[in-house]
Order: sequence, then structure tokens, then C-alpha cells
Amino acid sequence: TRSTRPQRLLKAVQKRATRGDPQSVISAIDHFCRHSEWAMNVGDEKGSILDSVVSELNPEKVLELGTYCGYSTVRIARLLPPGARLITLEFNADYAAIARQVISWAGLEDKIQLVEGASEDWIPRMKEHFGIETFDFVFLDHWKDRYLPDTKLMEDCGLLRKGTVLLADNVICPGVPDYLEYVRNSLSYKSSYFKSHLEYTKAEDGLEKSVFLG
Ligand SMILES: O=C(NC/C=C/[C@H]1O[C@@H](n2cnc(C(F)(F)F)c2)[C@H](O)[C@@H]1O)c1cc([N+](=O)[O-])cc(O)c1O
Ligand SMILES: [Mg+2]
Repeated sequence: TRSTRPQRLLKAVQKRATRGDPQSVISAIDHFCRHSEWAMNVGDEKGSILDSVVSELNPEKVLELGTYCGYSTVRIARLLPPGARLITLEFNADYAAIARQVISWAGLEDKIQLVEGASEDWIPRMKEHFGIETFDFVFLDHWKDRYLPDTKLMEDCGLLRKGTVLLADNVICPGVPDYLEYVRNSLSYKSSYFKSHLEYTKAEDGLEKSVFLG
């Protein structure tokens, strides 16, 4: 039977990228998505903004919601200091299987823990299951109708501290209006918009950076 797009993306990584070289994995995926098949990775333009936010923050504890093929997982993990940890949640087992191989090809498995399941099941278990007190950085790139409920769930579970940074993808396209309204009007967040473009296209999109004020 016909292969899936994530399978073809992985093949492109294994063909073009060098094992243990995260930058070559990132470049191979961007090349595949520009020249072969579009895929919903954060991409190189928004990815550079993601890089600058992570580099400035130097987070020790990172949560990513929505692994997909592991593109942003690799982007973030390659910048983390030794000893820092990234937990990434993925609901789809097929995507998770591809992401594990992409992460392994980049040689970043020691910094990353990929967890399969639903956010509403795993967010309440972060403390007892992973020994996490609070997260320093959260990247939201999963189902757009889950950004707001999962943010409220992280608040309720005490996983955010004064200064925790939330960075949300796709706040224009496909858009997350309820989430944007919340973080921009809540007294618990200082929010700012980074205008960019939808990955590999000329359409407008952007990232919203929201600092939890406690
Ligand atoms: O729909 C988009 N993204 C949805 C992304 C969804 C991904 O997040 C996973 N997930 C679901 N729940 C969890 C968790 F964490 F809760 F367990 C993880 C899903 O299985 C999927 O791999 C999208 C669409 C466009 N677009 O242009 O249409 C562009 C983009 O950048 C996008 O991110
Ligand atoms: Mg996205």
C-alpha cells in the first residue's frame, strides 16, 4: 500500500541528513517540504523565531504539545543546555513512530522524552510520573481547539511558574482565536505577537509568546 507523508519525510531525512547532525535533519525536512510535499512543521522562518526565544530563555524543563514528525522537537532540543529535558506529547502512534526515528537520526534521544497519549491524560500526571515541578518553556503546536483548555489545565495543575514562557504556533493560520483572546486579556500573562508566514508559503501566520506572571 502507498506510503504516508510522514514516512516519505523520514526517508528524505535518512537520505539527505547526516546521523547525529540536528541541523542537517532540519534542513532535510525543510527541503522536502519546499520541493516535494508540504507538511505542517513549524518550518524555517517561524523556526528561527522559535530558536531565538529558546536561546534567550535557556530552559531546563520544556514541554512540547504536538510532536508530529519531530521537526520542532529537534529544533528546540538542539539548543538545550546539557542536563535540560524536553517532554513532547503525541497522540497519533504512527506519527510518534516516525518522530522517534527522526529524533534518533538527529542524535538527540538523550534530551527528549516522547510520550504517546492525550494531553488531558498526561498533563495532570507530569509531576508524579516525570518528577516535573514546573516547566520553563511550553511550545503549543497540537490541535488548535486544545490550546486554551490545555493552557488552563497546566495552570490548574501548577505546572506554570512566574516567568514560564508559552509559545504558540499558528495563531493566525489556521488560527486559535479563543486562546489568543485569553492570553492577550488575562492579567496572568504578558503576551506578544511575532508576525511571520505559514510554513513554506506566503500566507500570513505568527507565533504568540506569552509569559505567565503567576
Ligand atoms: O492542524 C495543525 N496542527 C495540528 C497538529 C496536530 C498534531 O498534534 C498531535 N497531538 C494531538 N494532541 C496532542 C497532545 F499533545 F495533546 F497529546 C498531540 C496530533 O496527533 C498531531 O500530530 C496545523 C495546520 C496547519 N495548516 O496550515 O493547516 C499548519 C500548522 O503549523 C499546524 O500545526
Ligand atoms: Mg503548527
